[in-house]
Amino acid sequence: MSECVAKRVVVAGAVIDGGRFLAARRTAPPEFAGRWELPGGKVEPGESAQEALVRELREELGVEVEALGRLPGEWELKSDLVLHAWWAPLLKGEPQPLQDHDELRWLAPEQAFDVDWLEQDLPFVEEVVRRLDRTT
Ligand SMILES: Nc1nc2c([nH]c(=O)n2[C@H]2C[C@H](O)[C@@H](COP(=O)(O)OP(=O)(O)OP(=O)(O)O)O2)c(=O)[nH]1
Repeated sequence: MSECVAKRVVVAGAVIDGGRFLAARRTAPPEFAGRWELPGGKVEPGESAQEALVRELREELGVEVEALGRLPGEWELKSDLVLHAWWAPLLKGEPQPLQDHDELRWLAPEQAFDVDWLEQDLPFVEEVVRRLDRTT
């Protein structure tokens, strides 16, 4: 009999401002430190994905975003964790690396692959570039 385990969602945000999107360099865990990601974190029990993303980006970057829509696809991180990503226009604030990151970078579409992304983020980054290319 196969076991059915509920997966916990990690929600990551493509923070968008002025035709660019934000990349964040992780400080932990050791296997991810120094690699770049779309910032975010785990959805807590009782929280929607949108609420979790808004909370995580407020805590980690000190900004307000709108979680506008999910990007297609999902990536299984471990047996019990799955990565989703959202299109998240910046509403207020200038992102600061307050928690979990030591560097942030705004990337124009043509700079999107200048940083060393976690592999699992690449399909989402490609989708973000496609969307920015269509709108700029
Ligand atoms: N935030 C984020 N996490 C990612 C991405 N890609 C990826 O593999 N991960 C992994 C790293 C972590 O194992 C997990 C997210 O954990 P996290 O440490 O950011 O979550 P959190 O802020 O809620 O932390 P905690 O409750 O465990 O302290 O997902 C991504 O693009 N963004």
